[in-house]
Amino acid sequence: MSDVVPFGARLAAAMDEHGPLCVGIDPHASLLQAWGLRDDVDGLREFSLRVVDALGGKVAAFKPQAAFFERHGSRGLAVLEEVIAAARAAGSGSSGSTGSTGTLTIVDAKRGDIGSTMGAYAEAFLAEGSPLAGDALTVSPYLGFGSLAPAVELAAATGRGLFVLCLTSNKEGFEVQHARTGGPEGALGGTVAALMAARAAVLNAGAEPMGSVGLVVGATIGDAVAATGTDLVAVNGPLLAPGVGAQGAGERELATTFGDARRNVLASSSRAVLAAGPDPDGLVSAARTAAREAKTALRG
Ligand SMILES: O=c1ccn([C@@H]2O[C@H](COP(=O)(O)O)[C@@H](O)[C@H]2O)c(=O)[nH]1
Repeated sequence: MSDVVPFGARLAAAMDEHGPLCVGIDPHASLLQAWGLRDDVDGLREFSLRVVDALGGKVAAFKPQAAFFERHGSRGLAVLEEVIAAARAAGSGSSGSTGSTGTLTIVDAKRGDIGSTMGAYAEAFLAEGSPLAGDALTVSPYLGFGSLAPAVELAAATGRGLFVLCLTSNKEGFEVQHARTGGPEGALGGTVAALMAARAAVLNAGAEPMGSVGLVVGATIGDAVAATGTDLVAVNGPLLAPGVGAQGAGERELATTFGDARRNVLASSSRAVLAAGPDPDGLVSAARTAAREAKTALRG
């Protein structure tokens, strides 16, 4: 697939065009209710497609949260497939393709398992032609970074991307992510987060404008990058930064958390943008404000 434009390059172009903001599609029951919809599959579909209709072609990426689709069973998963297809077709898009056009989709499913099972997850979320395959997938490296190999290989082959959990936005993450490693790096005293970043850096080495193996680094984590000795600049890949809006992070946190890696950061906000719906103009206005603030903080 030599004509495939890698995810990292497509995301960099989308961030330059629309600003470094990803809008999360998290159809919480409370949001469905606030939008006057029922908490069922029809409400889920209506909600999610309205978000794509309103914001497709206007933001750098969508991040549908798989859990909110899975909670509606197999029909909910069918809606997730529909949302991914709608995003691919939405707006004019700037991002070239794997064949994909429209607005980039990061499927937030946080998959991770032993390698043989990881291969099946990779087929589901990263294979060309799979209805659940967006442009990128969030993955968990906590069965060992090497267990992600099937996903790393298939993502590279299909021009898709990965976001590996590194320093998550929740306060409980530190007990794992700040811990010292037990392998050879442990002898050097490295933290788990720093090791995950170093592994991603190897995979992204030499890529321009950036590689396709990104990290999840929450915008809420304060000084954790320095505290864990995590080298985000060396990663040379996209940094997905959830925590903006509902979890309390804003311009100040975005500006101070990522140091010299700021330019590779894709800020992510779900509830704070979605709460401005169902009026499409409200959604557009909220997303534009969030994108402007993210751009000022990260690129100003
Ligand atoms: O470290 C992480 C990783 C993922 N998330 C996900 O992002 C959104 C955040 O939603 P908000 O409404 O903007 O708080 C959600 O889907 C999380 O599962 C995260 O928050 N932190």
